[in-house]
Amino acid sequence: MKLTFGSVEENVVTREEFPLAQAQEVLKDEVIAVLGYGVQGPGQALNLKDNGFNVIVGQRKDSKTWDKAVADGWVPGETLFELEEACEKGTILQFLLSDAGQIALWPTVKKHLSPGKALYFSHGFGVTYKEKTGIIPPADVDVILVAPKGSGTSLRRMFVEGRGLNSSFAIYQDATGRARERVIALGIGVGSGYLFETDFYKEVTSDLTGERGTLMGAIQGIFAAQYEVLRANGHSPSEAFNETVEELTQSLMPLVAENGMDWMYANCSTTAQRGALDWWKPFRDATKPVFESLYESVKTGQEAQKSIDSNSKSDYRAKLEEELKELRESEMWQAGATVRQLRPENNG
Ligand SMILES: NC(=O)C1=CN([C@@H]2O[C@H](COP(=O)(O)OP(=O)(O)OC[C@H]3O[C@@H](n4cnc5c(N)ncnc54)[C@H](O)[C@@H]3O)[C@@H](O)[C@H]2O)C=CC1
Ligand SMILES: CC(=O)[C@](C)(O)C(=O)O
Ligand SMILES: [Mg+2]
Ligand SMILES: [Mg+2]
Repeated sequence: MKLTFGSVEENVVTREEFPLAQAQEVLKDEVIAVLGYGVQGPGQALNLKDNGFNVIVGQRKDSKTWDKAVADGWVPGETLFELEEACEKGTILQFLLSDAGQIALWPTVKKHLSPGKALYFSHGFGVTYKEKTGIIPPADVDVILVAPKGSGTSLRRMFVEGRGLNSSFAIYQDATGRARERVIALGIGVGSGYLFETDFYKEVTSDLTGERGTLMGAIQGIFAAQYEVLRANGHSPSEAFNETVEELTQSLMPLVAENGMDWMYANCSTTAQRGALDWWKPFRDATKPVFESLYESVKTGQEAQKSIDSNSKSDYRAKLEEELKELRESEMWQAGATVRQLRPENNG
């Protein structure tokens, strides 16, 4: 259906318009092979299975994630296979390796993309940056995308709670004339709430910007800046952490999520409102040039290149873990660990 966002009309598919029974009907003859069992793999595969679809998992044997798949109930030789075997068996190949990992597996996937199969992504990365990835799908398969707008962990949690996480969907190539019904059925199947239509390029450029920006990179940056200023002015770690992170995540962001920023403001003191209304624009103006250079770096493919280069190294996981450890061990997040212990659910 058409929904108006601000003053712009967009195409959104709802579970009411396209119920699960219809999705099951559309995909009744398909074998959905979920390739990769990292973060999105488990969420999507388990939701599909619980929604009654015919789904198998492909994963490297002798890996921790193979063991995780077994622990999650996938049965080797029945519903869990080596990657190549899953590629062969699947009629829909859900390419859920890491974006860099997809480059290495592409020749194998391509080999098994016989006419009429569908190649499914959860990110526009591989085909948008095809000069870098070499992922150029054959012309006689459907190429589709469902990108849940959140972690695979949330996708699964929200499904189990009977909710649903919103996803973007897109069609890059419709070879069979069935790409649209296939992609929507899959979107419903993996546990999406609403499905927002986009294209591969828009999905990848907005997603790379968002995660580097306000969703992850910018938010950590702005937390760190404020925390450092408070500490430099003699505030204790707990005071600095509470005024930077804890109050935001525990009290104020839930209000923003519920009813918007103005409503959160309206539920704070008029003192806070006065100051926050004055200060949001200087913060916007100070950070906008950074967002502009970020978007430029995404648009030129620099961000994609960096991520391919670093995540293709054999020790990329250990390197990432090392940097995450640095974050975890920073005073701000150490203070956070102590503050979190004080929450009723964590303190015995
Ligand atoms: N993590 C998330 O929640 C989200 C991920 N996505 C997209 O979904 C896709 C999958 O992402 P994640 O689940 O984060 O992936 P991930 O980084 O967790 O990796 C998934 C799997 O790829 C396997 N793998 C990596 N390199 C490999 C190689 N060279 N050969 C064989 N297997 C290899 C790993 O063993 C792992 O099981 C990506 O396109 C990502 O951008 C989209 C939305 C959110
Ligand atoms: C969770 C999500 O949608 C991200 C942040 O874009 C990602 O994990 O790539
Ligand atoms: Mg995303
Ligand atoms: Mg992303």
